Amino acid sequence: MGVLEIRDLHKSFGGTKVINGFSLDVTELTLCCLVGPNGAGKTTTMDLITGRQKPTSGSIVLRGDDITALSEHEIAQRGIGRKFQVPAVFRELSVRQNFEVAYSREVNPFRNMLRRRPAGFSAKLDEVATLTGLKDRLDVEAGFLSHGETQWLEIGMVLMQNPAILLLDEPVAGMTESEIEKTIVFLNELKRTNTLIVVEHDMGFVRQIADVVTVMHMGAFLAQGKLSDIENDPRVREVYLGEPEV
Ligand SMILES: Nc1ncnc2c1ncn2[C@@H]1O[C@H](COP(=O)(O)OP(=O)(O)OP(=O)(O)O)[C@@H](O)[C@H]1O
Repeated sequence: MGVLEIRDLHKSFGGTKVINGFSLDVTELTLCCLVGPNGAGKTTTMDLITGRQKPTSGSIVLRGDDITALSEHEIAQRGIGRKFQVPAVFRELSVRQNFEVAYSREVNPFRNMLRRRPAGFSAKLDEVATLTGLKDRLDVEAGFLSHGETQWLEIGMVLMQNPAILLLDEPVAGMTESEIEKTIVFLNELKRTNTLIVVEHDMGFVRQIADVVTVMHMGAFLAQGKLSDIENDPRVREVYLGEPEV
């Protein structure tokens, strides 16, 4: 079943066309890696899906509902969760409190702490803390976490909101080798119960997580398939790897 349908998306900044008729279908419980050379339009596409930017034309449909005209906030409420490259956790709160803030969607974390814990919180906390490998770190202040743990916390905070689809921008940027290894295991576990779009440059990482790879070039769809097919596609090699011959 299709979770997200992007149809003929266009976006111009001033007179410059950045997204040029891009379409994409994302199927339930798949992890789709969005790749392409620098400036291909990957980040702008993520911005359009989340409502951070508005398309010049085209449509974005989430589980049958057209969300193109909704605000960023409304789109988040409909279930599109995004984790940016730069972590945005509350450093002075514990890991548990960060999860709690995300679960209740209370924007003021201190007001949130005065409230009673909402029903279902404990079960969700247990599920997400286990998945992100942070179960033993729940009482640690987020400011004391390693870079990798901070990234996992932020992904976990998005998961606390039960997103219909989770968007990740370069999730392993700046991570150590062992943190990358853990993230690969975690994402492979996560995609059993979640639908994800991951923007990523590192093909070694893409190889170990992707069900399907979508290649963008100059703001348009270029190719889609398994990484092994994509790597051998001469059009992809030419634009992405700079070498038309295999
Ligand atoms: N706000 C903006 N105003 C003008 N041009 C922009 C704006 N945002 C992005 N662009 C341009 O749009 C093009 C696509 O940028 P985008 O960041 O989406 O590409 P990308 O595929 O994510 O690239 P990278 O892999 O380098 O992050 C680039 O040429 C960029 O300079």
